Amino acid sequence: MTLVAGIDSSTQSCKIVISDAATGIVVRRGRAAHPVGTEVNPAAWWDALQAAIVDAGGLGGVSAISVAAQQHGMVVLDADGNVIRPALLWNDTRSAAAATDLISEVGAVQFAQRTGSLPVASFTITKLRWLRDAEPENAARVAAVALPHDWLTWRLRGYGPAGDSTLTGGTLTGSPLGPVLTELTTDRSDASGTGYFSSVTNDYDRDLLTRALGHDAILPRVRGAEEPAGTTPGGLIVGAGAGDNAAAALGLGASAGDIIVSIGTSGTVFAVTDQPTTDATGTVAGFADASGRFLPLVATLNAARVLDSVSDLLGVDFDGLGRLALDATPGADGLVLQPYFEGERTPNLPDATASLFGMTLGSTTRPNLARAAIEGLFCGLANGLDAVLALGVRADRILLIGGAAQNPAVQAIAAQVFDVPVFVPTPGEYVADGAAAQAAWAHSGARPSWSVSLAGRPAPDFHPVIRAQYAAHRI
Ligand SMILES: Nc1ncnc2c1ncn2[C@@H]1O[C@H](COP(=O)(O)OP(=O)(O)O)[C@@H](O)[C@H]1O
Ligand SMILES: O=C(CO)[C@@H](O)[C@H](O)COP(=O)(O)O
Repeated sequence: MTLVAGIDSSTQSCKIVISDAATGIVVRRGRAAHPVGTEVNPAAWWDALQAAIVDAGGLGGVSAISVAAQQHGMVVLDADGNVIRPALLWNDTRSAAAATDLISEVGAVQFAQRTGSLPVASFTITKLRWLRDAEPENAARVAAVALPHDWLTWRLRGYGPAGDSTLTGGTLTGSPLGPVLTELTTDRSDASGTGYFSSVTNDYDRDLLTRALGHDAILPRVRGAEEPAGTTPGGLIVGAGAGDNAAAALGLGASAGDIIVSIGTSGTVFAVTDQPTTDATGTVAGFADASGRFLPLVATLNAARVLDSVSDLLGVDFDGLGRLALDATPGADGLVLQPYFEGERTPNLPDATASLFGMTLGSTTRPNLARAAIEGLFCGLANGLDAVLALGVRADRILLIGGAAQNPAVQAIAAQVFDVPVFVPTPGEYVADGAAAQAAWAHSGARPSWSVSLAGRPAPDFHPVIRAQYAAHRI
């Protein structure tokens, strides 16, 4: 049996699946936690990756590996391959003013035409502008800019700062290859989240990079979906890797009519399309997918962690939160949670805070609060779906994935908020599965066609009142 490994280096953790390349069936899996916070030293991702490999029982028998990861994170390297400062993650909003500055300098329509998207604080380009203005000494040292998956892929291939003995430590063998910055690689899907790449021309926009950072820098070479990035020093094929949402689409085998809704740290709604999209309002990002096509996507900052927060507040676990939510009726008696706990990305309100509306003596109950949390996070994503559909994308069904998707109340309420049939794939790590599919693709040269089974379909139960009352309180 040929085994391939897929990695999801996501916001909260690193997950690895080791799968049969012929069928995609997972034979071993592992995970390790990431530090909390929106600013993280990339070394912590490397350590978690090693720990996840150990947790999965090692890479014995594996022929190829590929890394998918959280998008947009700014990893800046000096000429010796050292990480200059901790990475700013996609959910760090300190570069919101830089986003506004860049858009006013370039023009919204021009920006969208050149890159497919309008940058918000999540995008790498805005973090580089923030670095130029807030930490000019650090900006001046930047020799290369990478994304989380680019940097991990480079490390897996044996590259890293001169003299770093952890390069190939733990589960990976071979000689360190040193700080060869020109060996950094990426793929279209992750490059398209930088804000200085066009998924239509498949080229970097160096004028935008230079405008943001203040000077040019080495950028990772863009590999095709099936193209290996190289090998580990021990000889494992390393796939191109991908942004996490594009990898999920690959793992699910998404096709026309499929809309993926993911409830992880981020909430995302996206589709795979044959044609690129351009949205000069900035709501829908015109990303690339991981198969040579396109990935129109809307992301929110407040998703599964809204449920973490509200279940802590109510003193219940996730099952308890779900039971409470299902005890309340759709619309939660008018209680509306606008869940902007961490600011918000869509709509672009980086400084917003969460608000509860419709509190009366009757509506302010534990069940209504539990339900309002779930309804609120889905209403933001339903607005996102409307924006995706307005670009001409078809929605035949929603595939609900991400850490919170296994919660029965989350599933049931999804079918009450979205007027599109909701399906829940069998519990799995679809981002890591997509990375494993990429590893299999790089290994054999043919895109694998692995089947994905569905665990359930909550009964269609659309309740327009939920979105109507959320819209009434929209700021
Ligand atoms: N049964 C559940 N109900 C609600 N939320 C859950 C449940 N299980 C896990 N989660 C939440 O899902 C999140 C992790 O999801 P995941 O997709 O792995 O996130 P990420 O990819 O951003 O690291 C955590 O915030 C966790 O608390
Ligand atoms: O910013 C985006 C997409 O544009 C996020 O989807 C990140 O890619 C993080 O994903 P999770 O770790 O929450 O799954």
